[in-house]
This record gives sequence, C-alpha cells and structure tokens, in this order.
Amino acid sequence: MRLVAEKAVPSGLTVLNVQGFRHLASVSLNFSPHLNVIYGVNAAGKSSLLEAIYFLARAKSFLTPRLQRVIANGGKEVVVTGRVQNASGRHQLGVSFTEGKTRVRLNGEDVRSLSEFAGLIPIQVLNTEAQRLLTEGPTERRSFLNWGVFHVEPAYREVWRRYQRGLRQRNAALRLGNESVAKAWETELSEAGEVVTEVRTQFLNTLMTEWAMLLNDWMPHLTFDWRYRTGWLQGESLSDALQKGRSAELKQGFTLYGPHRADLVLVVDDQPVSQRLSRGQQKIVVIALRLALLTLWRQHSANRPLLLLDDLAAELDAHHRGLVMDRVRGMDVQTFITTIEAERVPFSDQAQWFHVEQGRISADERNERGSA
Ligand SMILES: Nc1ncnc2c1ncn2[C@@H]1O[C@H](COP(=O)(O)OP(=O)(O)OP(=O)(O)O)[C@@H](O)[C@H]1O
Repeated sequence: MRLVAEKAVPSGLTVLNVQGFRHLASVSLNFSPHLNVIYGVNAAGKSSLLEAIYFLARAKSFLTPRLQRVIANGGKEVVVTGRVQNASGRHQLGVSFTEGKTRVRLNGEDVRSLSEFAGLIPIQVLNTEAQRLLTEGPTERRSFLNWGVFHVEPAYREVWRRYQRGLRQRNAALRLGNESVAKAWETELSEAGEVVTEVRTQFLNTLMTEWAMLLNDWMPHLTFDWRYRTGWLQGESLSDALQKGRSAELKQGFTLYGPHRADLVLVVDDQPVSQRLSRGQQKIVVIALRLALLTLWRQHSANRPLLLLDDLAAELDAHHRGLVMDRVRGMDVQTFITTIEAERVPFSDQAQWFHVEQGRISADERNERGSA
C-alpha cells in the first residue's frame, strides 16, 4: 500500500450553517480548527449539533439509520452547509434531505458519488455507544475498515467499487440460477477481492500496531491481539473458494465468500473482547481503535481529520478519562466536545465555546475574551 505522506495544514471545518435539523434553531457558526466545546443542560441540542456536523461530512447520521428523524418535527427538509479549508483549498459543502432524498453539493455542483466529497472531512465519533462497534454484527466493522483505508489510500475506492459491481452481477446470476453467468463473474470478483484483502491487511497491520500501543499504556495488565477474517477459508485463493462454493451459493442465491463477509476480531487473553471485558473496558478498546485511526489519518490523509466527542465522560473512570483526553490533546485534529459542565473540560486552551439552550446555539462570550 502506498501511504501518502502529505502534511495536512491546520485546517478543517471553518463554518457551519444548520436549518431544520431536529430542534436546533437555524444558525451559522464559526469553528476553531483546534477545540470546540459545546455545553448546555440535558436535551439542549448538543448531540444534535454534532450529528449535523456528521451529516455534512458523510450525508448520514450516527444516531439513526432513518434520516427522516433528523428533520425538525413538522418540518419538510433539513439543510446543512459548511466551509472546509484544507490542503487543496477552500470548499463549500452542502447536504440536504427532503422527501426521502439526500442531495449533496460541492462547490456549487451536485455530487453523484458519496466518496467524491466524503474524502474532504475524515471524521470519527466517540459517544456513549462506542462499544457497539464490538457488540454489533460485522457490518459496522467493515464500514469502519473501508472508511479507514479510503482516507489513507484513495485508490482503494475504485477497487472496492469494482468488487461490489462484480458481486452484484454474480448475485443476480445466482438468484436466477444462471450458473454460467455466475461463473463468468468469478475472475473479476476474485481479482478485485484479493486486492481489497491485501490493501485492508496492510492497513490493519499499521493501524493495529498503534492500537495495541495505546492499550498497552491504558490497560497494561491485559494482552490484546486481533485477527482479520478475510471472508473465506484461509490458505485458499478466493477464486477456488468461489468455484467450490458455487453449488451451495446457487441454492442460497447470493455469494457466501469474499471480503464483503470479512470481519475484524479483537481479542484479549485469547477471548473475544466483547465476551471478556466490561462495557467500560470495551469502550476504552474502541476509543483506542478510533484514536489510532485518527493518528494514521493525521499522518497519511491529505485532509486533517475531525473528531466528535459526545458525552465521552459517561462510564469512563477519572483515570481512563484523563488518559484518553491527554491523547486527544496531543493529536492535533479538529475536535468537538459536548459537555454538561463546561468547567470539566480538561483542556480548554485555544478553545471556541458554544452554549446550547433549548436548541439555540450561541458563541460564548469567552471566545471574545480569548481573542482579545
Ligand atoms: N426531529 C426532531 N424535531 C424536534 N425535536 C427533536 C427531534 N429529534 C429530537 N428532538 C429533541 O431534541 C432533544 C434532544 O437533543 P440532543 O440529544 O441534541 O440534546 P443533548 O443536549 O445532547 O442532551 P443530553 O445532554 O441529554 O445528551 C430532545 O428534547 C428531543 O425531543
């Protein structure tokens, strides 16, 4: 894998405009490229603001798979626009959702493929549900992996698309019981699938070394390890797996082997992390994984990453909270933290403060004092 060693400029999301998003009042905000603290009482709208940022970066929500839910009650559409400053210049982004359709615009033009614009803001979220990356099925982990590789190696996008196209064609043939067409797609599928696997494996070797180092500091009494399940039998080529599996796949109507079935398994003392550790510990394992990814992105992605920390304090003891926040502080990524108590933010130098009250967001007077 070619790891692009391009230095990102200190930049990120500079301006955000939100309209019709949950119970947030329409607002235009200017962000710090370093730390942004969003504070307010329960249900003020802090998570919604982070969700709006994520919506701009990925055209999705991290809280719900149904975008209809982010439209303000009684409203018809949600529109989030923003300005991103990065190594390639200044970009104007806009994402809207109306009548079941998502529309994305980049610098005044419609964007057809999500990955055309999603490269601009490499984003990670850490919230009270962090451990779900381990406890849910493999789909989320594959998505984590695909996005992780994509920001380090943009060419990955093309080979993964090629693989998915081949998979759709072969699955359609399997469903129709058309063995010769299914077979005809196997060369394309296995070639693309082997490359996907190789790129993912190289990426994981780097990522998981960083992850293990973090956990060694944070939980030194435990021994962590990981395995990448490729999605077919080890020691066999994908081409052989597809050929051998074809008759069973014709009965099922879809492809059973390949990187679309891959999984990342995290292990502690030879047992899956999700079975062995407490929920708080699982959260720390996932935090380490996502921070390791941000470290890699910071080193190798052309664009500076963005981190959303939503109520991170929940379920972390003071010791581990301190360790995590020390790490975040040293990472130089654009960070957004929500909190109920502004005084408890452990590092607030260079911060921009935002107060949220009943959906109204205002830049804090502290910002004026800081810039004076
Ligand atoms: N589509 C919607 N339209 C209007 N209001 C909504 C919508 N979706 C959620 N809400 C309201 O938004 C509020 C929750 O906002 P949010 O979760 O952003 O608050 P928060 O400040 O993060 O709260 P907490 O500190 O409790 O996590 C709730 O009162 C909820 O009823």
